[in-house]
Amino acid sequence: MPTLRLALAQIDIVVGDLAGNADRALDAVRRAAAAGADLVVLPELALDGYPVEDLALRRSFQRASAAALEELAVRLGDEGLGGTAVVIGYLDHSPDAVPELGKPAGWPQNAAAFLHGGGVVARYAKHHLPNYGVFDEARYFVPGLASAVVRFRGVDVAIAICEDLWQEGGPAAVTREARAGLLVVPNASPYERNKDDARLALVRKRAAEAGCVLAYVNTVGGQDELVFDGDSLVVAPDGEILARAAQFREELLVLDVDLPAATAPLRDEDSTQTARDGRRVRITRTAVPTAPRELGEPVTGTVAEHLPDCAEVWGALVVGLRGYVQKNRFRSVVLGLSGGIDSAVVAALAVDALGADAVHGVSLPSGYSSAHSKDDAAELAQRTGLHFSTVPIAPMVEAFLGSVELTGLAEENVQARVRGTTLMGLSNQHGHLVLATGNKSELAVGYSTLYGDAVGGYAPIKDVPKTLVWEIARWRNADAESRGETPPVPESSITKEPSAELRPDQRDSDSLPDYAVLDALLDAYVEQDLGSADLVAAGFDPELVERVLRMVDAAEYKRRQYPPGPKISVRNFGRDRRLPITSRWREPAPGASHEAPKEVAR
Ligand SMILES: Nc1ncnc2c1ncn2[C@@H]1O[C@H](COP(=O)(O)OP(=O)(O)OC[C@H]2O[C@@H]([n+]3cccc(C(=O)O)c3)[C@H](O)[C@@H]2O)[C@@H](O)[C@H]1O
Ligand SMILES: Nc1ncnc2c1ncn2[C@@H]1O[C@H](COP(=O)(O)OP(=O)(O)OP(=O)(O)O)[C@@H](O)[C@H]1O
Ligand SMILES: NC(=O)CC[C@H](N)C(=O)O
Repeated sequence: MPTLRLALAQIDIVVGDLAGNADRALDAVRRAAAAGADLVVLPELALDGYPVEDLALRRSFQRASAAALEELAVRLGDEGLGGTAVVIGYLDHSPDAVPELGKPAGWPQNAAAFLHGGGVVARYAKHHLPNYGVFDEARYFVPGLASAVVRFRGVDVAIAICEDLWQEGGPAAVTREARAGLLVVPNASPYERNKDDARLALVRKRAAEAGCVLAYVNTVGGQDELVFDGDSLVVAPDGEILARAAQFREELLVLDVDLPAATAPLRDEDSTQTARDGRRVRITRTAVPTAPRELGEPVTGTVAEHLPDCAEVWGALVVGLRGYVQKNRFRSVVLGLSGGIDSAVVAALAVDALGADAVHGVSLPSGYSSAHSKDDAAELAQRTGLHFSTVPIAPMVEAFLGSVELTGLAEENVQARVRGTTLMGLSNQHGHLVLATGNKSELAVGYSTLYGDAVGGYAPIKDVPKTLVWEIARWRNADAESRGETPPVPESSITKEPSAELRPDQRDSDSLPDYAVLDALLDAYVEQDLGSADLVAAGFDPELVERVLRMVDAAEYKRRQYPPGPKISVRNFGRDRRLPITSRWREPAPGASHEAPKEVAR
């Protein structure tokens, strides 16, 4: 039985940075080769970044991507790394027109290349293009029709790409038919809570379906709203985990695997599996000449321990925030510290992501700010070591109200807007990125002031419901304590009753139901998409259902103007949940007919 030394390069990539990503890939191959690896597998679109969105449709980008792949192959050869095989995701184009999809020849494809000996040995274009949730791949790519099998060191290696695995009877079934001994799968699979468990089950199922070892390589890092969690895997056909990389950090996972020797005749053939147009999938076989090598001491794969839920969420938020700040070349962030839980958690995340020296917290007390709001903000600063300053806003608010007559809510909102203007001023002056502190519950019901506390460039907890904000704050503090460190979040920020402090004695509970009830209802409406009748049937109070759904529907315009932030849920506001802003549709009251209301009261 031949043994291959595999290296799974779980790397962070930057969208559009073709030269930088090629350097990152090269660096991973150098390290893998130094560890004696035969075959290095990199993530999906590792050369281009994921998702490239409309960049995929630009001719200039397509040409640059194709050139970058060829250049990478040559550089590998020139560096004496041509003997190490490399599978890497890149943007290709279809040689043929696809009339049934109305696409001309040359349309982009999401592909992977097998590099060896200083050149491209084989190419594979993704068969199944995800087009749901955060994915729009049918807009950008045409699917492939062929399966590439490369005979390398006596083993037939097949390739599939990410969504291909999520299909029963897809490329995994072709792999079995091709009698391949190894299936390598580059991925860009974004994080969602509990998705890693689903992925493990899926990879096991496909390894069984393919009848061979499956090497699943995911990318890691933040890209706008998406967070990639890594968690790359090598699984045997009987479901045994042979190796597993860490979550939320780069890793080069190296291991030796004994694989069946290739026996199939070396000629192209048609699979019995059919592709999108009913044509058979063509299995193309290529053999790669290799020189004998000594593997030396065997390398056993490590299996990283899996993070518990809160640690996972915290890790995703940190990686998302760090990725956004660093990849957009900010060196520091600024945020308003109210002494409340939301700003405290965002500050603690920022300190974990960037270091205390890069985080600037500002207390912006108004005439209504309580003493504890100022004290708790100062205590947070002292616990985390972030830069802290105070800018009283009362004189600015007074000057504003002296010039424009505003009363009631209009007057209250001026405080939030003066704070927003102050933070944007500090951003302009010092180059900090402003962090918005709104959580998912507030975003859902529109509980924030437009151009006020909703200002900012990035919103780290916009996909975290308020009840989970408290939970992760408690987890982070307990985690610090268990390591003998200072817990970052002041206890009173966790335990105090939430208040916007825009008028005397204001409480969130004046306008919103208890957050435990609200979050349960929002989860059912937003994430599970239940209608009002189903919500009432599930036990929610009919009046509450009507009120909350009205708030959620009416706040779409606010959400569209809210900064991006990391997705952690199955359905985030933004890419996952896209609704019209201008819309007369309202969920019918339970028992009512399904007609849209004649007048829409705001
Ligand atoms: N469809 C639409 N498309 C575009 N714009 C639309 C719009 N409908 C209203 N608007 C605009 O939006 C304005 C209303 O929105 P906005 O100015 O934000 O004001 P509004 O939503 O009326 O008030 C802000 C709410 O957020 C609460 N708040 C504020 C600050 C912090 C917190 C907290 O605890 O985190 C809570 C506050 O207590 C209040 O209930 C309208 O005056 C109009 O200009
Ligand atoms: N006194 C203040 N000083 C500085 N920033 C403030 C102050 N009050 C509000 N902010 C900013 O506005 C955001 C919205 O705060 P607000 O107190 O209105 O409600 P919240 O959503 O409960 O947030 P938090 O839990 O952080 O208090 C805060 O997170 C903070 O960034
Ligand atoms: N890039 C992809 O094809 C991702 C789709 C896949 N279902 C995932 O999230 O893992």
